[in-house]
Amino acid sequence: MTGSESGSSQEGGSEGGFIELDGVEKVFEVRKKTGFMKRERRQVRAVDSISFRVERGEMVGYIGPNGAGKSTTIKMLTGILTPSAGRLRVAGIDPSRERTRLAHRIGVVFGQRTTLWWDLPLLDSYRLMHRMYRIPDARYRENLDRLVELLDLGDLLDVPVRQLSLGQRMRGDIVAALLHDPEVLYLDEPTIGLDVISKSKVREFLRELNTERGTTVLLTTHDLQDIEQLCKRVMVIDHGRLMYDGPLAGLHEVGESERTLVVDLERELPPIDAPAPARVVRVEGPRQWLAFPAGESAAPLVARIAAEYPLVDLSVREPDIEAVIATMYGEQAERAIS
Ligand SMILES: Nc1ncnc2c1ncn2[C@@H]1O[C@H](COP(=O)(O)OP(=O)(O)OP(=O)(O)O)[C@@H](O)[C@H]1O
Repeated sequence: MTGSESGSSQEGGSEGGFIELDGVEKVFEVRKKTGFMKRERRQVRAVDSISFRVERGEMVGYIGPNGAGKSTTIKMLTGILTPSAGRLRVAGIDPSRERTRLAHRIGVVFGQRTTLWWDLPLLDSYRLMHRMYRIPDARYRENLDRLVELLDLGDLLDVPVRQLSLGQRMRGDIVAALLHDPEVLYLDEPTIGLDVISKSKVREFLRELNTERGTTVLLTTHDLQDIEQLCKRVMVIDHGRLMYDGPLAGLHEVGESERTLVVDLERELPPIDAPAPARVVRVEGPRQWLAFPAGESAAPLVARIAAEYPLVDLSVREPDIEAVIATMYGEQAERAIS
C-alpha cells in the first residue's frame, strides 16, 4: 500500500455518516485510435455526482449493470482512485490522501481477483498479512482461529491457493480481509461463480459478522438473493448515477419487475390459464414459465396451479437485476423525453 501517513484528519467519523459521499465524480480520460496516426481523446464519466451516507453497522447493497461505476466507487472508497470532484470520507478519513491509515480500518474482497499469494499455502498468505498490517500477535492468532473455524478452512491452511476451489478461495480471501479487524468491509461480487452451498456459507458468515461484530458492509453483487438475504438497504447505480436508495421491496415497485414461476407438469399441456397479471411467457415440453409481479406473493398462483394441473415440481426465480434496472432506466429516459 502507498500513501501518506501524515496530514491526519481530525474528524472521527462518528458524526454524520460513517461513509460519506457528496457529489463525488470520477472522469477517466481515454484515448481511442480513430485512424492510422489519429487518436481521439474522450472522457468517460464513470461516477457522476454521487452522494450518499452509510451509517456505522449498516449492511448495504450497491448494485447496477456492467460498467455502471460500482468498482470505480469502491476503488475511490479504498483510496486506489482519487475522485475528480466531490467530497468523500470513510471514518472521517479522506481515502486517497490517507490510504495507508485507512487500510488499517477497512477490508476489501474482490470476487474476481484474489489478494492471496497464488503459489503460497493459505496460512503463509495470512502470516504475510499479519506482518504487513502489524497485527498484534495475540489478536492475529485469535482472529485467525475464529475466522478459520467460522469459514470452515481448517483442513485447507496448508494448501496452495491455486489448488483451492473458487468457493474455498473466496472464503480464504474473506479471512484475509478480516484478520486486522476492519470496521468496514467492501465486497465486490463475493458470491460470483459459487455453488449454492458455498454461497449460503458466505452469506451466513457475513450476516453474523454484521450483527455480532457490527462491521459495516458495502456489497456489490449481481445476485439479488445476496441482497435479499443480507441487506435492508440497496443502492442502484447506472451510468455512474445513483438511481435508487431504499429498501429492496421498493426497488421492485420502482422497477415494476417480475418474478418467474417455473412449473413442471406431468405432461405437455396447452399454456396454463393463469389469473392476470400472471401469464405464461414460455413453454418447453412439460415445463412452463409464468411471469408475475415481484411485489406479489406467489402463494395464490401456486395454489391455483396445484389445484387445477397435474404438477410434478415448481420453483420461483427472482427477477434478474439487470432487467429490474433496465426497466427503471427505461422509465427514467421516458420521463426525460416527455
Ligand atoms: N481505468 C479506467 N480507464 C478508463 N475507463 C475506465 C477505467 N475504469 C473503469 N472505466 C470505465 O468506467 C465505467 C465504469 O466502470 P466500473 O468498472 O466502475 O463499472 P462496474 O459497475 O464495476 O461494472 P462491472 O459490474 O462490469 O464490474 C465503464 O464505462 C468502464 O469502462
